[in-house]
Amino acid sequence: VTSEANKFLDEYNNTTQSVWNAYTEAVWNYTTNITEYNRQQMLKKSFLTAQHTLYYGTKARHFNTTNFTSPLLKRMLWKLKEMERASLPENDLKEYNELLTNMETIYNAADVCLEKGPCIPLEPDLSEVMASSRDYDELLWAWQGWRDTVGQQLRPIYSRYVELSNKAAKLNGHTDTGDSWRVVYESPTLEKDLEQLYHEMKPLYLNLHAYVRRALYHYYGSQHISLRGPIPAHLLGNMWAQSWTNIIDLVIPFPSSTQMDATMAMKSQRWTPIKMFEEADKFFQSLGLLPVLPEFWVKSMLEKPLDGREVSCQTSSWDFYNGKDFRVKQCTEVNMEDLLSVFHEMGHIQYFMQYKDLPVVLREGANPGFHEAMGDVVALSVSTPSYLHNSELLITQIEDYESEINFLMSIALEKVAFIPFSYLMDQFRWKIFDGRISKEDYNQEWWNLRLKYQGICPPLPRSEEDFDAGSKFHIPGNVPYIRYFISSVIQFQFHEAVCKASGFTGPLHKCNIYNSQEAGKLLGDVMKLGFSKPWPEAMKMITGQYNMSAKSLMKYFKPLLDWLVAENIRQEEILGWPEFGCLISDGT
Ligand SMILES: CC(=O)N[C@@H](CC(=O)O)C(=O)NC[C@H](CC1(C(=O)N[C@@H](Cc2ccc(O)cc2)C(=O)O)CCCC1)C(=O)O
Ligand SMILES: [Zn+2]
Repeated sequence: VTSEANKFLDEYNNTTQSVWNAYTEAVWNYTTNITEYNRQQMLKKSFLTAQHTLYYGTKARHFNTTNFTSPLLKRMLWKLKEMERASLPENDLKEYNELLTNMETIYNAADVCLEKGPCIPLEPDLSEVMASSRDYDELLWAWQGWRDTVGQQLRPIYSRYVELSNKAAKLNGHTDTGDSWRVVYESPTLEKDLEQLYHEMKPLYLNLHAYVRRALYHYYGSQHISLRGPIPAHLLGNMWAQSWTNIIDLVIPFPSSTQMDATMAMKSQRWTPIKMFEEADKFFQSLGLLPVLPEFWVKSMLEKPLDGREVSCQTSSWDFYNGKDFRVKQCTEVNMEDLLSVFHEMGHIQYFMQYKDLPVVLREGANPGFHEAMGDVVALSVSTPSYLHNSELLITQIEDYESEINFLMSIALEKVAFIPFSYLMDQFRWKIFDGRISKEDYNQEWWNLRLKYQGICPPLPRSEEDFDAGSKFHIPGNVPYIRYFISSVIQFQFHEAVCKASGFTGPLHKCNIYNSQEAGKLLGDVMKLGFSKPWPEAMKMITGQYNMSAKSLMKYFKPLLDWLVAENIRQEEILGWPEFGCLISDGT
């Protein structure tokens, strides 16, 4: 029987490469040239792919793998049985695909119109306002405008999507969609483990939150911010308050010391998007990892096209499942934030290349968090003064205490601020899928979680006409998010491990693994495994332990936490937000 199973899997593997390649091409053609024709083509290919999945998934179910000897055989057949939307009856599947493309089209087409004048899109314009404006009311205009445009349109579609998504999950033997999203982590204690990790990191977040609140209080005044309350959601430099790096100028601990701003240097040295990707490619090669293949430079879309084509500027990396075609789609701007995204995407590309010779069913990360972490691990080295100095992006490399705290603050505004946001995104959706949140309460429950975990509040009254969660791509985009919370934790475990392997012995935040083949080998060997082993084994190969742990993250930020605790004691800060609402100035 196992020989029968092997034959079946070979047949599956060969047919799947061409079916998935055709489908991926169709999605690529649509997202890089949004036309009705391309949308129809994509929907057609999506339906054909689902039929292929249904055919082979159903056949896979006939195999009784209990007494199979090869764990890999059992694993591949188990994976095949996960048919997701393909299990839906034909008309439900067609409706489901229509809902998904409608939500994505609404999100990508949304813009906010000025009274007299142009309508401005999220990227790069509204994001730029949220990042650089220091005018309370201008920020409020952009924040409210985006939610009025996107959230309200998406709300009715989203509840229908939830119904069909849950129906598909149940047809695959899951209790609901959240259950099917969690099963890929193969861990019966996943939710408990994640809650434990969150609580280990909470003191760091509370101290950062209190310190940033004080800085914003000084700048925007006591009529807008209470020192015992949450922070208004539109003042953090980002449309979703998920990354606070853009308000570094308001919160920098030692303004007179070195401020890390490679953006200016990149612009003055005339960096281009291509140069940014070449830098990343060079870094991965310095680790003994693979260079991107020639097709990458020909077929990727590394800048927003100037030929008038409508494209989706949502950054993404693509595997075309033929072992040689891997692409990035990014409307790259020349700045430090996008340089880090470039490294993030090239981490996905490296993973695709490392496992390209595995059976297609195993061409995935050890878990989705691993796939998200690889690029960010390398980006932790890229952010260091030593790397930036070597790339001539940082002239003065002063190593005094104040510069060190400034540096750690800039990294914390990205990585620590992100922790509660990345944790709550799927807490919200798991509760919707399992019915703990009913569709009448979407917006109230969203803000309950935003208050509970992030300590932020809506600067305007919100109602159940709104669907503020829908203003974040991954919700209409049907992209699970707990992978990013997991990546936030494990990327520091990986960073500590590869730094040790590279022979570095100093403080973690000064480690730059550039040129270390030992570091590269640790990462490469795990990426080559793809999904062929349960992720704890991959974790052990890199870190020497099986479990996720926040210890490495807390060790990395220890000097900053010590400084923050002293500063917050000096200011007699209240940690947390006993008061629970924004000071909404229009007297409500
Ligand atoms: C075909 C396909 O879909 N492929 C997948 C990859 C795969 O699954 O193989 C893919 O390309 N997903 C796109 C997504 C893009 C980005 C993103 O969405 N990031 C999150 C969270 C975050 C925030 C800070 C950070 O430092 C890292 C992540 C956000 O911006 O909220 C935006 C720029 C960065 C990453 C990605 O690359 O993960
Ligand atoms: Zn990613």
